[in-house]
Amino acid sequence: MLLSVNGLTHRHPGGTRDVLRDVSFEVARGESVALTGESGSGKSTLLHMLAALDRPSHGEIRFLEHEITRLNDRAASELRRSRIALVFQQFNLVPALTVADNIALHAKLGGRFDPAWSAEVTSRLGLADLTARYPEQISGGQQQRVAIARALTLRPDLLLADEPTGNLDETASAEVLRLMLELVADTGCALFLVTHSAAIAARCSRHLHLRAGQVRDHAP
Ligand SMILES: Nc1ncnc2c1ncn2[C@@H]1O[C@H](COP(=O)(O)OP(=O)(O)OP(=O)(O)O)[C@@H](O)[C@H]1O
Repeated sequence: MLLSVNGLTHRHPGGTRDVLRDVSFEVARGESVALTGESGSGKSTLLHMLAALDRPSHGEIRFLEHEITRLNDRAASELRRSRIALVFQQFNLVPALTVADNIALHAKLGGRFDPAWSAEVTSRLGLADLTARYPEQISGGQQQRVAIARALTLRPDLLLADEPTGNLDETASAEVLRLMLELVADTGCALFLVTHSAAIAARCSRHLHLRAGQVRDHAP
């Protein structure tokens, strides 16, 4: 199994309730999983745990041969440069780097940069004419596509995305989702994405719903 989450419980420091309560699920290679849930239900909290950006109060997250909850910060960031790609609502682009260099950044840091693949992703995301610009010289939707291109260029084993198409119109959003699903099919990675969109959830192979701190398979 690519990812196994076991008995995850989390209360934020200073919080008065468990945001996640004994959450367990597994994700196999080739799966695309949509996570839905009301605002404040804990979707981003769960995503942060899967990205090893935060540690749960209790429970285990196994990814490949790693027990994610026990990694130190250095090992966790190493994993995010090589095996786990993130597309978060804050795009975290580097202002001093061009679009091309932003797209290549993580793959280069992780020693996994493939120029031909990067060029293909760049062109399929409609960014080929923008590669020499800097983040401040492109629109919010274009910045979002750069963040997605950077993640896809890494060819991760696990692609974690938080509302990845939130700033895009319907056509661009459908294209981005298609690319992500293609990456899953072509490379055998897994996609785990948080969304409020029923249309996006319907195109994923699995739909999990977070409610009252617990994750359940969403009945179609
Ligand atoms: N660092 C923190 N410290 C304390 N409480 C937090 C922290 N981060 C989130 N919370 C609380 O935990 C709960 C879950 O938040 P989270 O951001 O995971 O929800 P979400 O489902 O992603 O919401 P949305 O759809 O609005 O983005 C909320 O009640 C939130 O206020």
